[in-house]
Amino acid sequence: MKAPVRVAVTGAAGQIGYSLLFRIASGEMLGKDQPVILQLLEVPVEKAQQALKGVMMELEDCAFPLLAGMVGTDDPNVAFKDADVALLVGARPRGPGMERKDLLQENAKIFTVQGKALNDVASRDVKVLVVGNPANTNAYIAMKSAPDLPAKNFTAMLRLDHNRALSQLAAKSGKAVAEIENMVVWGNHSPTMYADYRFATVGGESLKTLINDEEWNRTNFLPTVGKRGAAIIEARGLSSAASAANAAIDHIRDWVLGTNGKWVTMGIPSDGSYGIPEGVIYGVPVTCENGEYKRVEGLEIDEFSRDRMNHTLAELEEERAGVAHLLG
Ligand SMILES: NC(=O)c1ccc[n+]([C@@H]2O[C@H](COP(=O)([O-])OP(=O)(O)OC[C@H]3O[C@@H](n4cnc5c(N)ncnc54)[C@H](O)[C@@H]3O)[C@@H](O)[C@H]2O)c1
Ligand SMILES: O=C(O)C[C@H](O)C(=O)O
Repeated sequence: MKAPVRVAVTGAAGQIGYSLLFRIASGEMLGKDQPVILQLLEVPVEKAQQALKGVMMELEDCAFPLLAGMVGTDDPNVAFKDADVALLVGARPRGPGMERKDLLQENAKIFTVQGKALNDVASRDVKVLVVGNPANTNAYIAMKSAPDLPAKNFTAMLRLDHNRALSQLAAKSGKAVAEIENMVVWGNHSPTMYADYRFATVGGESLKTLINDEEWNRTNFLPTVGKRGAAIIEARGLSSAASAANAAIDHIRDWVLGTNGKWVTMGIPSDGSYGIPEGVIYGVPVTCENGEYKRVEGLEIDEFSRDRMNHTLAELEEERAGVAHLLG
């Protein structure tokens, strides 16, 4: 039996939490042989704490063989204590007519507090995934608030965009999602993101050549993927939850267990490559092996792509400037 891994989840009584926790406890994130201890954080508000208790009762009632322990708390220092994985989900979601960056002033403070707590009490190897919006800038805030942890431990979720793009490409090309390799979503988790299938292949053949429809790329594919979150809010009256939880599981599973050479998209601190200033949390293609992600390097960036990549970067820089006062 392996030693249990400590997984902290914030916003554990929220919509995404409800889709996420049961799958983590059943082994879908870290493997069917990996026991987990769930360390669940909610706000210090009676209603939220009660709801969290209810979720924990349900987790108990599943009698998951891999669930080796559970803690429910309103204190980040308890939730993040020795955490090996931290899923920062807890934050306000947007409603109809809002952009994710409209949440920035309200949500940003959460990530200074939680970054500091991670810095103080989490495992030095903690793998942090920020889901709460605006995810890239919140991850940046958490990273900057945790100077004693390696910056590379902090990531933002672009995987939902990656998965959305894969499904759109599969439908357009008539190929299976599983056949599509080498797809990437560059930049910010916002409508400015740039879903790029110039390098994508199906059975070794170029997907771009197969689709051969640049008009569709620009007027249909890019806006559909970029505005999918808003389309879900419009349809459901609530922001995506099960697909977001699924993407979070994909992100951490791949980071921990590896991708076998397959590209996936992660928002990670830039190393300065691709013209992205160092430290900006930006979606890039990575492969994962032995618990580490590795940026796919040396991809050619054409003029259209450079334009799109600069556009999403400009938005990230604007968001970063908007929270500079929180970071001292
Ligand atoms: N990156 C992505 O792809 C992606 C996808 C979907 C949703 N999101 C974002 O995820 C976040 C959560 O969405 P949801 O639908 O679960 O929202 P929700 O309102 O259903 O749940 C959020 C929960 O977080 C809790 N919370 C708030 N502040 C907290 C704090 N400081 N510490 C701990 N818990 C806290 C709330 O009490 C609530 O229970 C939103 O910001 C949403 O926009 C991101
Ligand atoms: O769009 C939102 O506000 C929620 C989430 O970021 C999404 O992409 O579905």
